[in-house]
Amino acid sequence: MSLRPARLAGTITVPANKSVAQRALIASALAGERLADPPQLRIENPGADIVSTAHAMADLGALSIDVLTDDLLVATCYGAPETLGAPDSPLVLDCGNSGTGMRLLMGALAGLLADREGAVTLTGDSSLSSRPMERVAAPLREMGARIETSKGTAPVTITGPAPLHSIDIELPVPSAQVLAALCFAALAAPGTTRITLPGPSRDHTERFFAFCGVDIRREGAPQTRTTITGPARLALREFSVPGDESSAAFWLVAATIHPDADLTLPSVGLNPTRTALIATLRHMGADITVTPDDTTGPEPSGTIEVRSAPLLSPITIAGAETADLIDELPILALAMAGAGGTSELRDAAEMRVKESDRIALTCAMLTAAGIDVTETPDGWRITGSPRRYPSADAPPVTIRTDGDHRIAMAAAILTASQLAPRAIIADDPHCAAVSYPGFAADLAAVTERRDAPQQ
Ligand SMILES: O=C(O)C1=C[C@@H](OP(=O)(O)O)[C@@H](O)[C@H](O)C1
Ligand SMILES: C=C(OP(=O)(O)O)C(=O)O
Repeated sequence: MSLRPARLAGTITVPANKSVAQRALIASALAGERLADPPQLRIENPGADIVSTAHAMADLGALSIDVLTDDLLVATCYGAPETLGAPDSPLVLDCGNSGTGMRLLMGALAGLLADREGAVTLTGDSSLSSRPMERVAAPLREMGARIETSKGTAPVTITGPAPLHSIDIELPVPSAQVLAALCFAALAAPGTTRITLPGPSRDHTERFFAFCGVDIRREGAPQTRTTITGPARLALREFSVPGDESSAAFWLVAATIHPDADLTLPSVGLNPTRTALIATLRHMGADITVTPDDTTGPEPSGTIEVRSAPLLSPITIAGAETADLIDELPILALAMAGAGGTSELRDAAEMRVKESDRIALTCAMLTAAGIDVTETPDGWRITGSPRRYPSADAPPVTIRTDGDHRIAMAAAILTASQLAPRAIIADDPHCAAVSYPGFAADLAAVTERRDAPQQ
């Protein structure tokens, strides 16, 4: 395969939405005890984070994994068993690399251990073990939970019994993960819990809980308030998990900046709290068409078509916009680099506490490619150019990913899009599997060789 294809064309089915799939898997523990008629959850193209969370839920005893292949995960959801470890010998669940898995499980376990004796410890890989967990633990403690972190990070232990009560809380960070954790806990907290966020965040929790019959509402914008009344039980229902908007993002940017591209992405999630990248790219001049599907589940989906856009305008992303684009910012940096003029990202310091310091690594990647970028404490400034390099004159350079899937995929797209005069090689391309196991195969499949010079 050419790393620098002359054309990108074809159809790509992106992996399952990992926010939605992990919420549904974790909900399997909260649907009541040992369900008589257990529902099945079917997840097509599960990434490694989804699989980690499925294994954690199986180890908890809440579900069985009936099918697990590269293309399909089928789980039967039974509800959590009565016994969940013991205070002197906690059950240990490994969340792998998944921040969503660990944080949402903290809330779900606080709910499960509200009225039972037991203890569960959540662990993760080295990246996850360096990420902040007090942002979830502290508000859960305010609800009555007994949670210990290790100096603010994993391992995290939740101990019961610790009865919960409803709260009215304003969170300092617009985090959908913290919001979701508190919503899971609120199911076990009698009364009305109100959670106010300083800005927008993805609303998968509200959609999924409402789909499962829970009284939950979100109001306001850009500051949002979610209200949920407990005690409540999730009535699990079968539904199809759409493709992940953040995985589709790589192809949206790739086709937009590549000089000759035409890609079709069927069954991608179109949740309005996740489509900011489409709006942003269109604002820059991208050629994107969206055709919605007929859907009945909690999440809308549709087919996205995207073609090359010869001239892109620069853009500034700041304030509340950063939360709507939080996982897409490393790949959006490439669109900024391909636009004629200076683009800016501000107010995105949150990127520094993801799987890696994504501000530092994105800037290092662009610098290695010869792109004019300045790192700032909460973002970057990029002076882009519409120039493309169909052949690579400069020698390839390897960049650091720190095991971050989104940096590894951005590096491959940076090379494939002809944005730089050299190939940029991720030091660990396989970490893409965290969210997108088939990424390299999909890139190969849409690559047309023609007479493209090989690199
Ligand atoms: O709720 C979710 O599923 C997620 C929320 C975001 O994290 P924060 O809530 O920490 O911003 C996002 O970065 C993550 O990939 C998934
Ligand atoms: C930040 C991410 O995921 P998580 O927080 O679930 O590890 C991501 O997928 O970009």
